[in-house]
Amino acid sequence: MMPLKVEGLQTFYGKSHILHNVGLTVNEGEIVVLLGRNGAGKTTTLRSIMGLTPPRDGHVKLFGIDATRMSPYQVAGLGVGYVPEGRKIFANLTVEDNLRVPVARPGPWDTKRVFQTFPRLAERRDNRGRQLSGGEQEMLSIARALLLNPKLLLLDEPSQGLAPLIVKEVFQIIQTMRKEGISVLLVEQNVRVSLGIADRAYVLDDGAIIYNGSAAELANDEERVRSMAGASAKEWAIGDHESAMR
Ligand SMILES: Nc1ncnc2c1ncn2[C@@H]1O[C@H](COP(=O)(O)OP(=O)(O)OP(=O)(O)O)[C@@H](O)[C@H]1O
Repeated sequence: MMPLKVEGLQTFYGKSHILHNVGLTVNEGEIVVLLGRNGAGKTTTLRSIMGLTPPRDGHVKLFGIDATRMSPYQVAGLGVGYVPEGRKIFANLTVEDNLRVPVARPGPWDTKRVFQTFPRLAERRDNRGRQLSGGEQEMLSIARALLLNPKLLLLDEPSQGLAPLIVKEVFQIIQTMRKEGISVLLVEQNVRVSLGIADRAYVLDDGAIIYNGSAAELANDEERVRSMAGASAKEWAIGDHESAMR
């Protein structure tokens, strides 16, 4: 069953029409990256899928089930993990207590496994959220989503504000998750690194999909990436972190 199929999304914030006929799919075992400059509508797409900002029109199908009108809680219950932008961990709770928050679903991911996968978090289990580095916060946010034992994971800009070496570490974890059969929809502005791990890519511009194809093809077409990024090509951080991935 296809983890995610989105068709004809029209999403609004009040009167502002943000998403225009957005469609995308994630097949089983795939990492799909959704690229686009600031304000293109990437976060809104994830929010529409999660039921946080339901679309006015269009359909969201998760594992063959129509989830368009489901609440975020129901969507999570279908096996969809969501790691929001800015991580949203609890600053005053310890690492261990942050990991007590989710409704755990049965599966291979439990606290023990999480601490094995993220040894930094194990070392800092008694530290409060606000005492963690950006990278540790991102790992905590991913760890929390993994405790749900998701079959599909939506990640919103996991590399944001992280040093290149930490980005590398986080992206390696994403690749490990894929090997375990978790499908991933990854929102990123870090073009080079995300295309390096993705199977397929979509590019959003002004709320509409302007590229849909192979990630490798896009990675080899820097001119195309620049033309889609327009004047803000710098925001796409082409070449950034390249050395980190070697
Ligand atoms: N709560 C809101 N109310 C009104 N407009 C909003 C709201 N949230 C976002 N927007 C607008 O919707 C558009 C898309 O925003 P969105 O956050 O989805 O973009 P994005 O591609 O994720 O960008 P970024 O990389 O900056 O997070 C932007 O023009 C933004 O200003």
